[in-house]
Amino acid sequence: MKISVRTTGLPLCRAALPGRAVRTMATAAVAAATHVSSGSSSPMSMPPRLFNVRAAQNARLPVQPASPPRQPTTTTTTPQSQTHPLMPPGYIATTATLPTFTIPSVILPTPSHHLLAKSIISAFRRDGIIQIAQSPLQQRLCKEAMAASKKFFALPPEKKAACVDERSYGGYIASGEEVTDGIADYSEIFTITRDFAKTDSRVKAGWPCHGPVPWPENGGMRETMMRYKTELGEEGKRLVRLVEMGLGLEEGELGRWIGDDGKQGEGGWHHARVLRFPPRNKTNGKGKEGRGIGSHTDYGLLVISAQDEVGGLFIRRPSREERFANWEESAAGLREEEEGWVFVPPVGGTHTVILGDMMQYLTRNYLTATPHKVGLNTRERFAFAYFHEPSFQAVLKPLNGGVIPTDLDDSRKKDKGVHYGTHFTNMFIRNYPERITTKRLLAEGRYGLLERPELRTIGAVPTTTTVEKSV
Ligand SMILES: O=C(O)CCC(=O)C(=O)O
Ligand SMILES: [Fe+2]
Repeated sequence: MKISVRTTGLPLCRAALPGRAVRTMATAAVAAATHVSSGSSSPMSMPPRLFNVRAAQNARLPVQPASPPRQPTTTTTTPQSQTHPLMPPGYIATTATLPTFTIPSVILPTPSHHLLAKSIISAFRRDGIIQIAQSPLQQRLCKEAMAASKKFFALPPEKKAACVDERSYGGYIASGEEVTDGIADYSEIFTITRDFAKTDSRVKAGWPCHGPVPWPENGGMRETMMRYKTELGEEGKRLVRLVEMGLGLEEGELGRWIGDDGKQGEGGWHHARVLRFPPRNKTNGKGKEGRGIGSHTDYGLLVISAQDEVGGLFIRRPSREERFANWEESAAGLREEEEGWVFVPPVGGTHTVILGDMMQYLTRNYLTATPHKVGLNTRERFAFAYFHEPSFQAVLKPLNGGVIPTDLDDSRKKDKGVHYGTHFTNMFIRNYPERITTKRLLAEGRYGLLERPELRTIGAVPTTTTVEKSV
């Protein structure tokens, strides 16, 4: 195993990631979601109001357990540099120079893998982002996904607009449709959610966000995207295991919230999205000119991303002074216009990985969700983001042990946990207030189903009664 430090890279997919995070307006703090009885028109069939206080604001390298890995040695930002040739015009930021980790294909409890795991945790705590080498397989899948993405976005608007589902948030999001902190983002997106057939009992029962991905007809987009997404799912599992090791936790302590151990449920609510950003000044005329995606955090555990060679991603490093908790109060728009942003230049042959809200919650702020935003550049830009998430049904509780901070005021006992499915639903309602999926969800009073025990138990399925009620 090697931990290499690379500053140049192959001219391939570069990474940047989406995750949409927290975009705007009307919803709600998960914590505020209360009780619901049967899921129809109870008071809880609507999401709680969001007071957006902060608004304005396989050809891997072989595992070699015997040889100790080198610690990454680089500094990660170059504060003297205020610009980078690929930084979108009009932004002031330092530039990240990230070490590149090589992730072994199998994670073993060896000293060298422990050392790697600890180095990764240190890098997350220092930089909020890590860069990992793509395996040759991943390079190929990434290239194919980027090509499929370009082909899709080149379709006539009406063909893209037809890729919408009323139950899931999968499919097409037109430029200007996504809203972060009340302002339209100009990214054009195709979201690949979990893909449930209309006949699935969860879809028939009206479970929020459960439905098919409305793929475009023909063209092979589905197969190409699913190959890449599946491979990133494997990378996500390895990273989860390394995070467990780096935090000093037992195997499965973090992974059990995902439910992909074969014992519980069908795995995490992993999803992905491909994004196209128009060149600046060629936006669709809505909202604030020149905005790519506003400042936000993503929702789950890890986000693995690839970006093309254009450049546009900025992140903020972890900071005690900037503590936020997106699942309680919106972090959308956080420090959007302030100093302290770090430009993440594209590096060919790599993915980047940032952390999401649930990783922060589970680790009691030992690791924090990484605020990020995207600026529009002089050329159009393409990116791909894969979100490695807890189970939709997980009611998460902070982890104990290892390096997780102990809770001095004992508030842990009072912490009722965070239901990931509610957090996800809130975020999508907030980001897509006008989407048919949001309108139907609210109009049909299905938000309240999120309180039902079967939606809060990993692996549970609808009862006959709920299916009959909702069909
Ligand atoms: O385009 C990128 O690099 C990041 C996109 C992003 O943050 C998101 O989709 O949530
Ligand atoms: Fe994001």
